[in-house]
Amino acid sequence: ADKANVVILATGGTIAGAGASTANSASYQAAKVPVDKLILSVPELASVAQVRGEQVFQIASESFTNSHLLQLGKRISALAKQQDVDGIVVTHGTDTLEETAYFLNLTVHTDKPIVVVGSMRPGTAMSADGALNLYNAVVVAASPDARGKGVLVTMNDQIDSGRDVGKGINIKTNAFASQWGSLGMVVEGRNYWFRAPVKRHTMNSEFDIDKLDQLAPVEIVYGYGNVPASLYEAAAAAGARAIIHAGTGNGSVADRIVPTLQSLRGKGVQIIRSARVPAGFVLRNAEQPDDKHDWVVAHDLNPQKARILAAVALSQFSDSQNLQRVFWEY
Ligand SMILES: NC(=O)C[C@H](N)C(=O)O
Repeated sequence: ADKANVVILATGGTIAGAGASTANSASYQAAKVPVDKLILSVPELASVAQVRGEQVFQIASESFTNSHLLQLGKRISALAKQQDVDGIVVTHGTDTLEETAYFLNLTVHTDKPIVVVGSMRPGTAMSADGALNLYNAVVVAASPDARGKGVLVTMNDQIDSGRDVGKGINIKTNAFASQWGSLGMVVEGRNYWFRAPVKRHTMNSEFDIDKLDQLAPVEIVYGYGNVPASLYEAAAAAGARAIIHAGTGNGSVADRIVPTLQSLRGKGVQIIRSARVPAGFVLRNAEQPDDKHDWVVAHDLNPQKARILAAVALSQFSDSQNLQRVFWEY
């Protein structure tokens, strides 16, 4: 049978990084190796798919902005509409990979596999992880059985949902995990699936990258003992339409901060309670009377993913009821 056509969109990151010596696993420059060289460095890709590359950006992922998300999403959407494209791989830095993967999951209308992948070590290091991660990404992107599962991430032999996955540790190569479990594994060129996502994504999303030209300004304020109200006020003064409260515990809010958040809500700013705790989920009307305050809870989304959803949603509507609905549905 003919091989699947897979396009690799390169954006930079450590997977395109280079260090001074093979012993440099953690000190190196990200975003150095161009996509064609990246593809040539894994000759096994040619036996999996007909692969071609495009250099979209060459940046470390901590430097991603909303306009990078929009540009990348629109390019993926255009490619996904082409008859001669069966799957798309995005090479990406790992620092904000979970944000981009969730953004694409929310906004690109296709059932073709979109796989976002990175590495923890540069290709120049001993035991570099990028080559196998990229190989696995191409395997998944070329697979008909990966269709309709939303945006996927292939790190460390796992296949994770772009919605659920997060970077939980730096330095180590097992950096990515989903609190509800991986969807499957990819081993020696084969996928093994164990579960499927139940949240709305891609084909079933009400958000559409082709109609999205701007993301609403949404900022995050980190909760901690002694946090001052001025940080929330500064976010609002800078134009935030929503503030993600990265709260302690179950998204709790210090007594002295509550009046500030109430007053910001009165001025139209959406208040979204998420948690700085890496697992679990924030319950509505627990810790704070969200109904009374007209606040929203971020469900199980971490603060950075909550920012992505709010920024997409508030570009389309502005009421808190709809905002809370999408936090349950996506
Ligand atoms: N491992 C990595 O890719 C980290 C790098 N800072 C990046 O996100 O681009």
